[in-house]
Amino acid sequence: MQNVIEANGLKLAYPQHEPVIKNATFTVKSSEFVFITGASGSGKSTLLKSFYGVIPPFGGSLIVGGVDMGRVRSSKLYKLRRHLGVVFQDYKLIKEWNVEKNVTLPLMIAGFSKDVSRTQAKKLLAHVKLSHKSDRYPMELSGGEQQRVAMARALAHNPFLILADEPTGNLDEYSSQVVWELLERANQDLKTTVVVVTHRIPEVLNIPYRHLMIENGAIYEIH
Ligand SMILES: Nc1ncnc2c1ncn2[C@@H]1O[C@H](COP(=O)(O)OP(=O)(O)OP(=O)(O)O)[C@@H](O)[C@H]1O
Repeated sequence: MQNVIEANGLKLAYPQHEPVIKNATFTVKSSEFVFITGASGSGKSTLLKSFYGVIPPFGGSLIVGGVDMGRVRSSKLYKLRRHLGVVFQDYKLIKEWNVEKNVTLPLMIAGFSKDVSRTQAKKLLAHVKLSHKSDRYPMELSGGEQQRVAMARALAHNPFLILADEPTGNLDEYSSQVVWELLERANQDLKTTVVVVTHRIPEVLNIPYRHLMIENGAIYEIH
C-alpha cells in the first residue's frame, strides 16, 4: 500500500516559540482511516495544518501525496490542495455565497467545467440531503446543515485525502452521526484516506481505524 503521509523526525514550530511537534515519525497509508488525538494544546491542529501546507516543517521531513512539504513551491502546493478535502470545526463556508456556489466554485477552481461542477455539486448536495436548501446562504442554515455543506464541498472533487479538524465539535448527535457516516462511506466506498484530529474518538464508528496520539511533542501508535 502506498504512503499518503510520511513524517520522519518531523518538527513543527511557530516563530519565536518552542516547537509544538518535536519529533514525529509515522506514516499514513492509502485507504486508512486515522484518528489523531491528544490533550488540548498538544498540537493536533498544528499537525493537521502541516499536512495541507499551512505550517512548513521546522525540522525533519514531511511528504504528503508524494510532495515534500519542506521544499514545495507555492504552485505545487496549490495543485496538491486541489486534491485534498479539508473539513473544519467552524465549517469555513463563504458567507457571501449561497450553498450551491460554496460547493460548485471549489470544483471549478479544481479545473472542472462549469457544467460538470454544477452537476457534481447538485449530486453531493442531494447526498447530504440539502438539495432543498441550495439557494440559502450559510447564515440561514443550522450548524449541522453548514457542516453538511462543508462535507459536500470537501467530497465533491473526490479527493485522495480528507483532513478533518474536530469536524463534529460543534454539532448535535444527529448531525455528528451524519458527518461520521459520510466520512466512513468515503473511506469504505471510494477508498479515500481520512485523517481526523479530535479530542475524543466517536463511539458510533462502524469501521476499523488507526489511533495515533500526540503527547509531549511526539506521536505514538495506540492501535
Ligand atoms: N499562531 C500561533 N502562534 C504561536 N503559538 C501557537 C499558534 N497557534 C497555536 N499555537 C500554540 O501551539 C500549541 C498547539 O496548538 P494546537 O492548536 O495545534 O493544539 P490542539 O491540540 O489542536 O488544541 P485544541 O485541542 O485545544 O484545539 C498550543 O500551545 C498553542 O498555544
